[in-house]
Amino acid sequence: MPELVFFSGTMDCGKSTLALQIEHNRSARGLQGMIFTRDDRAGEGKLSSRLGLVTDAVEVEEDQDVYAYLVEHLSRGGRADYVIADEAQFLAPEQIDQLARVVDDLDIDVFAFGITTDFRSKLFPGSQRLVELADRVEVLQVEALCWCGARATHNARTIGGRMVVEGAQVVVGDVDQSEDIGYEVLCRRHHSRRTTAATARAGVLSPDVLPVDTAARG
Ligand SMILES: Nc1ncnc2c1ncn2[C@@H]1O[C@H](COP(=O)(O)OP(=O)(O)O)[C@@H](O)[C@H]1O
Ligand SMILES: Cc1cn([C@H]2C[C@H](O)[C@@H](COP(=O)(O)O)O2)c(=O)[nH]c1=O
Repeated sequence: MPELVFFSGTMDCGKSTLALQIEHNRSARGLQGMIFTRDDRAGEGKLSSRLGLVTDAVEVEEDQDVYAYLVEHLSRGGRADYVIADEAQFLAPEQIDQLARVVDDLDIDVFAFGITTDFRSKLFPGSQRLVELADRVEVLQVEALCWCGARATHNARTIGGRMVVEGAQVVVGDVDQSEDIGYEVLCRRHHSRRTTAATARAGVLSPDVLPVDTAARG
Protein backbone atom coordinates (compact mmCIF):
# COMPACT_ATOMS: atom_id res chain seq x y z
CA MET A 1 0.00 0.00 0.00
CA PRO A 2 1.39 3.43 -0.86
CA GLU A 3 1.94 5.71 2.11
CA LEU A 4 2.28 9.32 3.11
CA VAL A 5 5.28 9.35 5.45
CA PHE A 6 6.39 12.42 7.40
CA PHE A 7 10.08 12.34 8.38
CA SER A 8 10.50 15.01 10.98
CA GLY A 9 13.06 16.34 13.41
CA THR A 10 14.84 19.52 14.34
CA MET A 11 16.92 21.52 11.90
CA ASP A 12 20.26 19.92 11.07
CA CYS A 13 19.26 16.35 11.98
CA GLY A 14 19.74 14.90 8.49
CA LYS A 15 16.29 15.14 6.87
CA SER A 16 17.50 16.38 3.49
CA THR A 17 20.34 13.86 3.53
CA LEU A 18 17.80 11.07 4.04
CA ALA A 19 15.61 12.50 1.26
CA LEU A 20 18.62 12.39 -1.09
CA GLN A 21 19.46 8.83 -0.01
CA ILE A 22 15.89 7.66 -0.68
CA GLU A 23 16.10 9.35 -4.09
CA HIS A 24 19.50 7.77 -4.81
CA ASN A 25 18.45 4.23 -3.83
CA ARG A 26 15.27 4.35 -5.86
CA SER A 27 16.75 5.94 -8.96
CA ALA A 28 19.61 3.39 -8.81
CA ARG A 29 16.88 0.75 -9.33
CA GLY A 30 15.39 2.52 -12.33
CA LEU A 31 12.57 4.29 -10.49
CA GLN A 32 11.79 7.90 -11.25
CA GLY A 33 10.78 10.36 -8.56
CA MET A 34 9.12 13.72 -8.52
CA ILE A 35 11.04 15.95 -6.10
CA PHE A 36 9.32 18.96 -4.61
CA THR A 37 10.82 21.58 -2.36
CA ARG A 38 10.18 25.11 -1.20
CA ASP A 39 12.66 27.76 -0.02
CA ASP A 40 15.71 25.53 0.30
CA ARG A 41 18.77 27.45 1.54
CA ALA A 42 20.65 26.51 -1.67
CA GLY A 43 18.16 28.45 -3.79
CA GLU A 44 15.09 27.98 -5.92
CA GLY A 45 14.49 24.50 -7.32
CA LYS A 46 17.17 22.80 -5.20
CA LEU A 47 17.12 20.12 -2.53
CA SER A 48 20.38 20.36 -0.60
CA SER A 49 22.01 18.67 2.37
CA ARG A 50 24.74 20.06 4.61
CA LEU A 51 26.84 17.06 3.60
CA GLY A 52 27.30 18.82 0.27
CA LEU A 53 24.86 16.82 -1.84
CA VAL A 54 22.30 18.66 -3.92
CA THR A 55 19.76 17.77 -6.57
CA ASP A 56 17.30 19.63 -8.77
CA ALA A 57 13.73 19.82 -7.57
CA VAL A 58 10.45 21.42 -8.48
CA GLU A 59 9.98 24.61 -6.46
CA VAL A 60 6.44 24.57 -5.06
CA GLU A 61 4.81 27.96 -5.43
CA GLU A 62 2.31 29.44 -3.02
CA ASP A 63 -1.22 28.28 -3.99
CA GLN A 64 0.16 25.74 -6.46
CA ASP A 65 -1.91 22.54 -6.69
CA VAL A 66 0.71 19.80 -6.40
CA TYR A 67 -1.83 17.06 -7.15
CA ALA A 68 -2.84 18.80 -10.41
CA TYR A 69 0.85 19.33 -11.24
CA LEU A 70 1.50 15.62 -10.92
CA VAL A 71 -1.61 14.61 -12.91
CA GLU A 72 -0.52 17.00 -15.66
CA HIS A 73 3.00 15.54 -15.60
CA LEU A 74 1.64 11.97 -15.88
CA SER A 75 -0.87 12.85 -18.57
CA ARG A 76 1.98 14.26 -20.70
CA GLY A 77 3.64 10.83 -20.51
CA GLY A 78 5.95 11.71 -17.58
CA ARG A 79 6.76 9.18 -14.86
CA ALA A 80 6.52 9.50 -11.09
CA ASP A 81 7.04 6.29 -9.15
CA TYR A 82 7.34 8.17 -5.85
CA VAL A 83 7.25 11.73 -4.57
CA ILE A 84 9.68 13.49 -2.24
CA ALA A 85 8.69 16.79 -0.62
CA ASP A 86 11.47 18.53 1.30
CA GLU A 87 11.02 21.61 3.53
CA ALA A 88 7.43 20.41 3.82
CA GLN A 89 6.84 22.70 6.80
CA PHE A 90 6.64 25.55 4.27
CA LEU A 91 3.78 23.96 2.32
CA ALA A 92 0.23 25.12 2.92
CA PRO A 93 -2.18 22.70 4.63
CA GLU A 94 -4.12 22.44 1.34
CA GLN A 95 -0.93 21.30 -0.40
CA ILE A 96 -0.49 18.56 2.21
CA ASP A 97 -4.06 17.45 1.47
CA GLN A 98 -3.07 17.32 -2.20
CA LEU A 99 -0.05 15.13 -1.35
CA ALA A 100 -2.35 12.76 0.56
CA ARG A 101 -4.55 12.62 -2.54
CA VAL A 102 -1.48 11.67 -4.61
CA VAL A 103 -1.14 8.61 -2.33
CA ASP A 104 -4.83 7.72 -2.27
CA ASP A 105 -5.90 8.47 -5.86
CA LEU A 106 -2.68 7.91 -7.80
CA ASP A 107 -1.23 5.09 -5.63
CA ILE A 108 2.13 6.83 -5.33
CA ASP A 109 4.29 6.89 -2.17
CA VAL A 110 4.93 10.36 -0.80
CA PHE A 111 7.92 10.99 1.49
CA ALA A 112 7.70 14.40 3.17
CA PHE A 113 10.56 15.92 5.20
CA GLY A 114 10.38 18.90 7.49
CA ILE A 115 10.74 20.47 10.89
CA THR A 116 7.64 20.24 13.03
CA THR A 117 7.86 23.42 15.06
CA ASP A 118 9.10 26.94 14.52
CA PHE A 119 11.41 29.11 16.63
CA ARG A 120 8.57 29.73 19.10
CA SER A 121 7.96 25.96 19.35
CA LYS A 122 4.63 26.34 17.55
CA LEU A 123 3.60 23.94 14.79
CA PHE A 124 4.06 25.07 11.21
CA PRO A 125 0.63 24.78 9.52
CA GLY A 126 2.03 22.38 6.89
CA SER A 127 3.62 20.17 9.55
CA GLN A 128 0.43 20.17 11.61
CA ARG A 129 -1.48 18.90 8.58
CA LEU A 130 1.17 16.25 7.99
CA VAL A 131 0.86 15.01 11.56
CA GLU A 132 -2.91 14.88 11.05
CA LEU A 133 -2.79 13.04 7.72
CA ALA A 134 0.40 10.98 7.52
CA ASP A 135 0.24 7.18 7.61
CA ARG A 136 3.46 7.32 9.60
CA VAL A 137 5.50 10.01 11.32
CA GLU A 138 9.15 9.02 11.58
CA VAL A 139 11.44 10.93 13.92
CA LEU A 140 14.98 10.90 12.56
CA GLN A 141 17.35 8.72 14.52
CA VAL A 142 20.50 10.85 14.25
CA GLU A 143 20.19 13.08 17.29
CA ALA A 144 21.05 16.71 16.93
CA LEU A 145 22.47 17.86 20.26
CA CYS A 146 21.94 20.93 22.40
CA TRP A 147 25.11 22.71 23.57
CA CYS A 148 24.59 21.00 26.97
CA GLY A 149 24.80 17.53 25.38
CA ALA A 150 21.10 16.66 25.73
CA ARG A 151 19.07 15.69 22.70
CA ALA A 152 18.00 18.80 20.80
CA THR A 153 14.24 18.85 20.35
CA HIS A 154 13.61 22.54 19.59
CA ASN A 155 14.71 25.14 17.06
CA ALA A 156 15.78 28.55 18.32
CA ARG A 157 16.22 31.66 16.17
CA THR A 158 19.16 33.78 17.19
CA ILE A 159 20.29 37.30 16.50
CA GLY A 160 23.92 37.82 17.35
CA GLY A 161 23.83 34.55 19.30
CA ARG A 162 20.86 35.52 21.48
CA MET A 163 17.55 33.70 21.16
CA VAL A 164 14.61 35.80 19.93
CA VAL A 165 10.90 35.04 20.11
CA GLU A 166 9.52 37.84 17.96
CA GLY A 167 9.43 37.84 14.16
CA ALA A 168 7.95 36.23 11.08
CA GLN A 169 7.39 32.49 11.19
CA VAL A 170 9.35 31.96 7.97
CA VAL A 171 12.91 33.27 7.71
CA VAL A 172 15.12 31.01 5.61
CA GLY A 173 18.47 30.50 7.31
CA ASP A 174 21.05 28.12 8.70
CA VAL A 175 22.47 26.89 11.99
CA ASP A 176 25.65 28.70 11.03
CA GLN A 177 26.21 31.33 13.74
CA SER A 178 28.37 33.49 11.49
CA GLU A 179 25.20 35.01 10.06
CA ASP A 180 23.56 37.75 12.10
CA ILE A 181 20.19 35.94 12.06
CA GLY A 182 20.70 32.24 12.56
CA TYR A 183 19.27 29.17 14.18
CA GLU A 184 20.43 26.87 16.96
CA VAL A 185 18.97 23.57 18.06
CA LEU A 186 18.36 23.30 21.80
CA CYS A 187 16.86 20.90 24.33
CA ARG A 188 13.48 21.94 25.74
CA ARG A 189 14.98 23.22 29.00
CA HIS A 190 17.39 25.57 27.29
CA HIS A 191 14.81 26.61 24.69
CA SER A 192 12.36 27.59 27.42
CA ARG A 193 15.16 29.36 29.35
CA ARG A 194 16.37 30.93 26.08
CA THR A 195 19.92 29.86 26.81
CA THR A 196 21.96 29.50 23.64
CA ALA A 197 25.57 28.34 23.42
CA ALA A 198 26.72 31.95 23.22
CA THR A 199 24.72 33.20 26.21
CA ALA A 200 25.67 30.12 28.26
CA ARG A 201 29.34 30.81 27.54
CA ALA A 202 28.91 34.43 28.54
CA GLY A 203 26.95 33.45 31.67
CA VAL A 204 24.04 35.61 30.52
CA LEU A 205 20.55 34.80 31.73
CA SER A 206 17.46 35.72 29.76
CA PRO A 207 15.49 38.58 31.41
CA ASP A 208 12.59 36.09 31.64
CA VAL A 209 14.54 33.70 33.83
CA LEU A 210 14.21 34.27 37.54
CA PRO A 211 17.47 34.36 39.48
CA VAL A 212 17.97 31.20 41.49
CA ASP A 213 17.93 31.87 45.22
CA THR A 214 20.79 29.58 46.25
CA ALA A 215 20.59 30.69 49.90
CA ALA A 216 16.95 29.59 50.12
CA ARG A 217 17.93 26.17 48.73
CA GLY A 218 20.51 25.79 51.48
N1 LIG B 1 31.27 17.86 8.05
C1 LIG B 1 30.38 16.92 8.37
N2 LIG B 1 30.76 15.66 8.63
C2 LIG B 1 29.85 14.70 8.93
N3 LIG B 1 28.53 14.92 9.00
C3 LIG B 1 28.12 16.15 8.78
C4 LIG B 1 28.99 17.22 8.44
N4 LIG B 1 28.24 18.34 8.27
C5 LIG B 1 26.96 17.97 8.49
N5 LIG B 1 26.90 16.65 8.81
C6 LIG B 1 25.69 15.84 9.11
O1 LIG B 1 24.63 16.35 8.35
C7 LIG B 1 23.51 16.58 9.20
C8 LIG B 1 22.68 17.69 8.59
O2 LIG B 1 22.10 17.15 7.41
P1 LIG B 1 20.95 17.89 6.62
O3 LIG B 1 20.38 16.84 5.72
O4 LIG B 1 21.47 19.13 5.98
O5 LIG B 1 19.94 18.26 7.81
P2 LIG B 1 18.44 18.79 7.81
O6 LIG B 1 17.88 18.64 6.41
O7 LIG B 1 17.71 17.94 8.82
O8 LIG B 1 18.51 20.21 8.26
C9 LIG B 1 24.13 16.92 10.54
O9 LIG B 1 23.27 16.63 11.63
C10 LIG B 1 25.32 15.96 10.58
O10 LIG B 1 24.90 14.69 11.01
C1 LIG C 1 12.88 27.16 13.18
C2 LIG C 1 12.57 27.87 11.91
C3 LIG C 1 13.24 27.55 10.75
N1 LIG C 1 12.96 28.21 9.61
C4 LIG C 1 13.68 27.87 8.38
C5 LIG C 1 15.18 27.89 8.46
C6 LIG C 1 15.59 26.93 7.36
O1 LIG C 1 15.63 27.66 6.14
C7 LIG C 1 14.43 25.92 7.33
C8 LIG C 1 14.75 24.61 7.99
O2 LIG C 1 15.69 23.93 7.18
P1 LIG C 1 16.45 22.59 7.66
O3 LIG C 1 16.83 21.95 6.35
O4 LIG C 1 15.52 21.76 8.47
O5 LIG C 1 17.64 23.03 8.46
O6 LIG C 1 13.35 26.53 8.03
C9 LIG C 1 11.96 29.17 9.58
O7 LIG C 1 11.67 29.74 8.53
N2 LIG C 1 11.30 29.49 10.72
C10 LIG C 1 11.56 28.88 11.89
O8 LIG C 1 10.92 29.21 12.92
